[in-house]
Amino acid sequence: MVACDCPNDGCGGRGEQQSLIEHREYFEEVVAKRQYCGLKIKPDGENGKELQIGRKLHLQELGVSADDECGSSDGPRKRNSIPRDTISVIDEWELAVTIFREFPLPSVFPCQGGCGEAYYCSKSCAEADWDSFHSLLCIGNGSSSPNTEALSKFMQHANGKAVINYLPIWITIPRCTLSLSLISMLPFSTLAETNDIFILAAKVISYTILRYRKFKAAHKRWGKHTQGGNCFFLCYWRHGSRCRWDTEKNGRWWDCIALPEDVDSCDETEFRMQIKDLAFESLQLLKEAIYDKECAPLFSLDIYGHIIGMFELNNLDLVVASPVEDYFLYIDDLPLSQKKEAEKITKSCLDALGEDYSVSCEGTAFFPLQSCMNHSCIPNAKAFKREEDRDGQATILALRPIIKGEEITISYIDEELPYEERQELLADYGFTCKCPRCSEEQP
Ligand SMILES: C[S@@+](CC[C@H](N)C(=O)[O-])C[C@H]1O[C@@H](n2cnc3c(N)ncnc32)[C@H](O)[C@@H]1O
Repeated sequence: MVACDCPNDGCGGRGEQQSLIEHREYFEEVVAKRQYCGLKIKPDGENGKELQIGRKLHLQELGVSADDECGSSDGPRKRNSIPRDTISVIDEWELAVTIFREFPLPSVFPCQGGCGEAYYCSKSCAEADWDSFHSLLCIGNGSSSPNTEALSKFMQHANGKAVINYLPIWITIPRCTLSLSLISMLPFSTLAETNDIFILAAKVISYTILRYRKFKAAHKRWGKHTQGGNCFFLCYWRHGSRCRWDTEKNGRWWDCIALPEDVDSCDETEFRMQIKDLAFESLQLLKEAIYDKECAPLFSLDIYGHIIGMFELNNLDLVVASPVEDYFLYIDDLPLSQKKEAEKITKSCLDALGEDYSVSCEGTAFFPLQSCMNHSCIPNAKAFKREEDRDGQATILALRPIIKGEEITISYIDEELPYEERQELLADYGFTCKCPRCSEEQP
């Protein structure tokens, strides 16, 4: 048993007398301290599963379900308090470590800047991310951002409230799903979601600035003279980016975003103005945080709108099965005697979690290839994230033989729907489908 070092009165060093909520301010320190009311966290992240289960229970105690955390639009639900016996079970969790050891877990590596926000599966992933963009977007002490306070405000704004209309277009496989998403946000909405599309845009900007700086430093080392300032940056930007916003007329976020169902078409102009204002607010905060005068064109509202617009139209929804569910399924599959032994420890945690134990994690991702595929209602391919695909990877699988020169298409929507419904959904992507099936079914 590991002694608890949290200073709560009455804890008695074991956490048995207190609800988890009284410990919540110490929750974030779990990783740093590696010990929490008897739950020993291994430095190499061996106990990641306990951490995730603990986190779910902790969120429940705060009245936030894992559903809300992951992007459902049902709104926060207040749950029953965690039963006292569950708290003491967690206290005894060390007993269960052998079971966890049999269950392969990825290690957890925190960001080197100390923000406590970003965690990675390996040291090399953490370093690659740091070099690519996180060093400029980290709010920790090691950040390269000249103004981490403004950066925090930018993040808060991006994590603020809005609506995300995920079209119900899952391409389902047993453990993971991928589909094209259309993300839209309403500043005046009542549903609680986030504007985290701004964080994706900030990553693009940070990535470009950092690449430009490295490129410039390398040129200096090679003794080449740069043209200096914006001029050099623009040459780099045009040369280095294969972006569609150079050529597309209507790619700005506020122009291409689908009009939500609850906004009347006569309010469309006002709606688009509000979206533009929201992007402007976000950009101002980002400018305060990471502005670089040599990269000034990157901070124009026009470019910002095009970057966000690209994510709006091209991102793929990503649904990953709950690793906590995997753990409980594993327990369920154990031989009877081992299962009985394990359940003495895990059953009350499972009961306390309720349905939350199986809530999947949802996100969106931009893949340079997959995100550029056009739609067809009789697609010849599907986007998958398979068990064996590593982070950042997704796979396109052919649904039938594809002849040389034939365009590879995926479906953005549920292609089982009738013609009218399909066209209605596709209208949000700004086109009328004229695939062979639609041409045939057109009334
Ligand atoms: C994810 S992007 C697909 C890649 C896009 N062609 C590009 O170059 O970025 C989605 C956009 O492509 C266009 N698109 C996709 N499938 C289409 C189709 N079957 N017919 C017409 N336009 C389509 C629409 O403008 C849609 O908003």
